[in-house]
Amino acid sequence: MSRKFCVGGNWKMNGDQKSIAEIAKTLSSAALDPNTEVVIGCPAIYLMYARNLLPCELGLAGQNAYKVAKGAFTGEISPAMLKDIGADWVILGHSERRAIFGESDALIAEKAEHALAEGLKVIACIGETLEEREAGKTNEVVARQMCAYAQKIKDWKNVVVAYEPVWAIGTGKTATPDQAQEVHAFLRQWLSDNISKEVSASLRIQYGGSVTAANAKELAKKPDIDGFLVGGASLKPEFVDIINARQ
Ligand SMILES: O=C[C@H](O)COP(=O)(O)O
Repeated sequence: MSRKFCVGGNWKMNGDQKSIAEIAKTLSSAALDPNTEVVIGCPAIYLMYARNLLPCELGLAGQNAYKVAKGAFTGEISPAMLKDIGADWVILGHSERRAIFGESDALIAEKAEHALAEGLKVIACIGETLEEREAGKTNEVVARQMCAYAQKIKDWKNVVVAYEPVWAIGTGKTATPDQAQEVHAFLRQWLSDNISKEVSASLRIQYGGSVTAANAKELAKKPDIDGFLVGGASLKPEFVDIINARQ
């Protein structure tokens, strides 16, 4: 089954009106591979501004959303609010949310369940720390994280999984294409064993962690790498080359 390449740009807590307008101009004037789906993860406060400037064929993602539609949750935003202002995706379970904000596997899975029920598409992040990798626990950790999602997600058609080894995020230490492929292949097998062969064949698995224009093409050649979740380089013009990595 062919899976459409999907590249997310996660701006994290970066950008202002001026720089967002510049990025939007770059993306609007570039020839982007029509066979690649592109999603921009923008800080919540700039989502509507970015939506008005970005090419309409690009998806727009919140970088987090809470597990209920509304209520007394100061500082939070809901999937319904994201949809209301024109976002169609949300990134959940990013390692920064897990490590800095203490989000558990269970909370992240509840968020994913609610976001999907509200009609958002979800980039569901997973990944091991350096300590876990060095202890030989990579497969165990990503399986545990997938298991938590699987307890709440019953329909995977609006889900993309982003495998992001924490040790590769923002460090310049990309996983080698073989290292990434090994985990992606493990995840594909895990999906086949624990969800279904259909989901295993159709679910897109992105790689994230120091992806740049220089390494994207080699990573994109791997059979189980279906796109990228890009942090730092998504703020730069080289993001266009990453989007076009399969060309
Ligand atoms: O969500 C994106 C990842 O955290 C990767 O970030 P990075 O490309 O800056 O390493």
